[in-house]
Amino acid sequence: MAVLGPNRYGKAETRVVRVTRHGDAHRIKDLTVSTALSGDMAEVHLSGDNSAVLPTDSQKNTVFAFAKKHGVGAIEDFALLLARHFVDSQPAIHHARVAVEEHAWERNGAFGHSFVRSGREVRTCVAQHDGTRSWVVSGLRDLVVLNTTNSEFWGFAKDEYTTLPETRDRVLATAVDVSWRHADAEAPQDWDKSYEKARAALLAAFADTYSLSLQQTLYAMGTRVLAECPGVCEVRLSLPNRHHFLVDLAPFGLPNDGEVFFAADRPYGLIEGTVLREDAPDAGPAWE
Ligand SMILES: O=c1[nH]c(=O)c2[nH]c(=O)[nH]c2[nH]1
Repeated sequence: MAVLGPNRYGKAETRVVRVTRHGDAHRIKDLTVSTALSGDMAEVHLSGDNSAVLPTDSQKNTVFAFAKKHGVGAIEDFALLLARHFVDSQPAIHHARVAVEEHAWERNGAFGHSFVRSGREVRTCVAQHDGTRSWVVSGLRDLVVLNTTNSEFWGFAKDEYTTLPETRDRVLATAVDVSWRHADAEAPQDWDKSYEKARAALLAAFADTYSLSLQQTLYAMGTRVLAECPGVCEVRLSLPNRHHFLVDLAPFGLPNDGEVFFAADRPYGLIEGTVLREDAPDAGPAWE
């Protein structure tokens, strides 16, 4: 006998660009929005009765309509608005998960209407609502950082397959992928300010930690976010070790005193970890 297990459905990766026109000074918000709804969905799976199913096409349309009607401020506010709307307006929907990614643009010169896609990281959030409670996880990915010194890696375990030389000075580089959980997602808050604080904390910790391993740097980064952002209770980091290997220039009669590196793209070490407050409230579905 088979039974239906957990399920959800929605529209993935709706690309929406919202232009706000204040005279000649325009603003743009460029988002990728993914919705996932769950609730009384047994019948559609078991008998094909679609009466409880709000089409994914309607979900996509709602994203566009809400961008027009409500504008787009902080992505967390937009995601919460959508999540609450789906649960509050559809009797069969008991849980909504809305994930938003924000692609940054900067002004192109002094023109109010011209923009250049920024090299900045992608800002992310996932908001969830179940009719009573809400959960918000914010984050970013592809924040690429590099230290040219103050990084060592030695004293590691060795076996018959270990060839890695110990180093007292190396390049440390990574593309930060991080999410942080807000302890209280119900209270209205300045998500933009909290984002900038968390980002600044991550960058500061990466720069000023004298690193004996990327693991140690990861912990320092997570700890710094908790110290700087009182509303954040848990930080999850995924840090690819973007290895920079010193090139042997001896065959060409050239010294290489930490000046020329081969930036390898794969394979790469992947260091992942969570840093959380001792008294962090239960995460519920926040990470799902
Ligand atoms: O910071 C590091 N952590 C590791 O676990 C590791 N492993 C490795 O080969 N190089 C590194 N560097």
